[in-house]
This record gives sequence, C-alpha cells and structure tokens, in this order.
Amino acid sequence: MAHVLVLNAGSSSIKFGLFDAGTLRPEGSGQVERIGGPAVLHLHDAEGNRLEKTTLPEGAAADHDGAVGLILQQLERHWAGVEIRAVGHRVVHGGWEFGAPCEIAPQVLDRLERLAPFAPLHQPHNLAGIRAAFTAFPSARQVACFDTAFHRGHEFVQDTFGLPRSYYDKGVRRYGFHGLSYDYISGELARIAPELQAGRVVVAHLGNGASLCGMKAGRSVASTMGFSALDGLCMGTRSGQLDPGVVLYLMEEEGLDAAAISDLLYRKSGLLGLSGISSDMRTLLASDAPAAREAVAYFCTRIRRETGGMAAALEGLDALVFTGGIGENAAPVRAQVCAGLGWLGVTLDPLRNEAGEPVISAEGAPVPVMVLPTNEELVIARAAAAIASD
Ligand SMILES: Nc1ncnc2c1ncn2[C@@H]1O[C@H](COP(=O)(O)OP(=O)(O)O)[C@@H](O)[C@H]1O
Ligand SMILES: CC(=O)OP(=O)(O)O
Ligand SMILES: [Mg+2]
Repeated sequence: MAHVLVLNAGSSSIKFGLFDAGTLRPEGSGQVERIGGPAVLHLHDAEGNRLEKTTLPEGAAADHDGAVGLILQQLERHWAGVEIRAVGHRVVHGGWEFGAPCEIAPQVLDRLERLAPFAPLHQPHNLAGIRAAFTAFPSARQVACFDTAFHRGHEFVQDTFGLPRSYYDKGVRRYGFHGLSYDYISGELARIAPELQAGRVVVAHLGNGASLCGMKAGRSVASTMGFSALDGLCMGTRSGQLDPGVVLYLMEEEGLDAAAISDLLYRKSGLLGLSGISSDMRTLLASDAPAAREAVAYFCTRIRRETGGMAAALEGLDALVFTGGIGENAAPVRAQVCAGLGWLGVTLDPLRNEAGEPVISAEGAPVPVMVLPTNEELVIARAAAAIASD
C-alpha cells in the first residue's frame, strides 16, 4: 500500500505523519519536541494511541539534524516496509515566487536556499529534511508546502511597509507565516461552524513561534508576522515587534554586527530573554519566579493588543480561535489573553477553558471562542498526495 510521509520542522520540534496515499487515513505520527533542550520523542499509532514517549538521552536530539535522523530510525523500526510514494515537507518561506505546493526539482531547492536568511530558525532545517528524504526515499516524489502561501492575496496596504516603494517591488514585504496551520483551521471551521468561517475570525497560532491571522470568509486578510518570522507577537526565543530604532542603537552604540543582532532577536529574546529561565511555556507556567510571570504577562499583552488590531483590520470580530502547542494546551494563557478582551465581546467560561473544550466562551457571549488542535501534517499530506497522483 502506498503512503505519504510528512515532515514538519518547527523551530523547537519536528513532527511527522504517515498517511495512506489514497484515503489519507493516518497510519502513524510522532514528534521530537524541545529540540536542543531535554528533547522528548512521541510516537502514536494509526488510532492516535501512544506507542512511545521517551525523554531522549542528552545529545540524541541536540539539533534538528539529529531529530530527523531519529525520526527516520523510528519509521524503520515501527513502520518497516511501507512504500513511501511521496514525502511532503513544510517549507516556512516561499517568498513571492512560491504561492502553491510544488514538486521539488533541484533548481527549486536552490531557490528555497536563497530564502534561508529570512527564516534562519526554520528554512535550513526544512531543507535538511528534504535532503535527508531524497537520500532515504530516492524513488519518492518530494513536495514542498509553504507557510507563506495562505497569505497571498492580501491587499497592498496589509503587505507593505512604510518604506520607499522600490523595496516592496524588490520583495521587502509582509509575507506572513503559519499558513499551513491557518489553512487547516479555516477548513475545520468550514466543517464544524460554517457560519463562523463565513465571517470575521481571528486565529491565534501560539506555539514556539506565534502569530495571529485575521480571516474573512476563510481567507487570510492580515498576519502579525511580516517579512520574516520575527515580527508581531512575542515568541519562545524571538522578540516579536520591535522599534527599528532599537536595531540602530544596537549597531551604533553597542557595536553589534548583523550576526550578533540576528542571534539576539531570533534565539535569545522573547520568553527566554524576558524570563531568563526558559523559552518553554510549560516551564514558565510552573515557575513562581516573578520574571517568569512577567514574561507570560508580556506574551499575553501583545496577543491582546494585536487581536484588537486584527479586529480593526477585519472591521469586527465573529470568532476567536486558539491553536498551536500553547493555544491548544495552556488554559492560563488563554484566560489572560481573553481577560482583557471583554470590550470586543469575548468572555470565557473558566471551567470550559480549564477543560480545553472546543468552545470555551461563556454561554451567551457575543463572540464564540474556540480551541481547535491544528494539523499542518494533514494539509501537507493532501497536497503531496495530489501532486504524486498526477
Ligand atoms: N500542556 C502544555 N501547557 C502549556 N504549554 C504547552 C503545553 N504543551 C505544549 N506547550 C507549549 O507549546 C510550545 C510548543 O508549541 P509547538 O506548536 O509544538 O511548537 P513549534 O513552534 O516548534 O511547532 C512550547 O512553548 C510548549 O511549552
Ligand atoms: C513560522 C514559525 O514560527 O513556525 P514555528 O512556530 O513552527 O516555529
Ligand atoms: Mg509549529
């Protein structure tokens, strides 16, 4: 039986999914999370039951390459002999060239390589996964699916910066990311609440990377992420929105060069930099340290501010959806975000929120608030299966 394998490299995790190429039924899934920290391997069978949850020995998944190697080993161990017809890859940055999933020819790989500087926490890992899959499955079709593609079609005013127009023409514009996740959520809303999907929805994808998408009738109108995956919300290790004057100060007064600034903004800021403790929301929520509390408070404050901005871009709000590792699991974060959004019609039911029910808003509240687990792997599998059947 032919299968589609999906590799989804995030900034702190690599997730995989194995699907029947015809029915797209899941045959197995898993992830290596907390890469670079105390990494944990999770494996699930076709029914979603846990096969394994193991804290990996130090060094086993110190980086994304190690994690890909581990996943390939586990595939061999638990799903030996399956025929892999196609491998679908999440590729975070598709620039302005790639607006739809595509088969990866060698010249495509070169073009994707050129976008690596704009997504240094992702693109190199996405490309390493592609190379590893070419070696491990030489006869499979390799397909790239882009985080940026869902946001194509924004109006000029949502995509431009206030720079001279020539920069926009050169591609210095807001691309937006997490599009595979938003695409999945849009489809889920159409299935379970079509009247909401037809309206104005803010989706908060809160993982190690975090962004908001404003959607109208299921399509992206605006994203808090911009040219790179640094902009917008505060993230695990990324600063989010920053006065460009700070970058000038760092260069002129502190003598930091581009590499040092990149390291600061991508790897040492956000929840990690503010708390001085961890980039991981679980660790921060479990900590009594005031700096951990303040980091979480900043994270939530930025989400509230940007939700107000998104509602303005959408000219109203009909629903708010939480997804991503934090959005799906961290009830205290959802509570803090929503506590300041009563003026928009958002009121939570604390018990439903604590239980992580699909609908967590209070009975009769004007704006439904939902928790929907994302499934970027399924979106990728659908595209890879379609291309492989051509
Ligand atoms: N049960 C939980 N409670 C709070 N936070 C959680 C929980 N499970 C996962 N998270 C958080 O989700 C984040 C990782 O999200 P995820 O979407 O998997 O990451 P990535 O951006 O690498 O794809 C981490 O900050 C982690 O602490
Ligand atoms: C684009 C991005 O930040 O992705 P992730 O949240 O998976 O790191
Ligand atoms: Mg992710």
